[in-house]
Amino acid sequence: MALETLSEVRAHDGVQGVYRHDSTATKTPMEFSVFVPPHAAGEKLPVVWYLSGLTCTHANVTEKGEFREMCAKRGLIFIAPDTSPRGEGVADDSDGAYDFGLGAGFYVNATKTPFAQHYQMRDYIETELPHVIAKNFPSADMSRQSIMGHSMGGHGALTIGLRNPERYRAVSAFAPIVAPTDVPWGQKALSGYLGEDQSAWSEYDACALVRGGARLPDILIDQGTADNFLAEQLKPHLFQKVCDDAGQSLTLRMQDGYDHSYYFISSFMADHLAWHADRLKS
Ligand SMILES: N[C@@H](CCC(=O)N[C@@H](CS)C(=O)NCC(=O)O)C(=O)O
Repeated sequence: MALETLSEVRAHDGVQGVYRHDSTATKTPMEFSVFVPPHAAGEKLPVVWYLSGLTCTHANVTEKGEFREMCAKRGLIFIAPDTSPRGEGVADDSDGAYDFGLGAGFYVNATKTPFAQHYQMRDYIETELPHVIAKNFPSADMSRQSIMGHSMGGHGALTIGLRNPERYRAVSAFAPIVAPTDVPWGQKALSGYLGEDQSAWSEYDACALVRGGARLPDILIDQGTADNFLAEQLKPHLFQKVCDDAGQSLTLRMQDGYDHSYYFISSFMADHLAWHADRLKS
């Protein structure tokens, strides 16, 4: 589980790094980025996980997410993993489409051949990478974690958070997929990775998890009204209805005129990080 440092640069008086390791979950090399803000020697800092969307690597949010100023101000470590296994021998969408296979792991443990061999992103994010962080970043306080994500990564943050409410003190999302069972992106991914039996899908569906009794103290979602994917793929009103029916606290903010891009994410990133920081205080 040795960690290779690909780059480390100074930013906002902290260190923005990119690292690679051989993953036992995905059986591939995996890259991720970590921002460690300035801190006193020996100080322990809370950890915010950011899960990215379709087509992304760690690099999209690292370069365009505008998270470092607030992380430095509030003392947050920010971790951005990749969205799928990669490399020779890793199965991809048969047509090379962007919404399945490489760059589109959907944070599930695939059970279908040939994807099951490497697409074990749930285990990677939930179990393996937290151990890698704990071992290699001595300032990380793994008793104070939170999780956020965008689009497919919003789906990842919501489902991982709902399945592990004791681990993550805050869960938020930008333009998340909330009902993968009911939208084309989700149907393609879940049938491709898990098979047609929809009973296997519900642990990867935020609406189904809340309907099934999973709860978090509260959830924050921002969604742009000019997002091209809003009507067909995202449908946050479905999650609002499920949360209302279940008594799950949800703050869903429709942001006028914002699209699906990192211009939208970066506009509300500081807000989300402040909301997380309030919940990560020791
Ligand atoms: N326009 C994209 C659709 C996928 C997309 O919008 N991906 C979002 C996440 S769901 C993203 O963050 N893309 C990378 C970026 O904007 O840097 C494509 O066709 O490749």
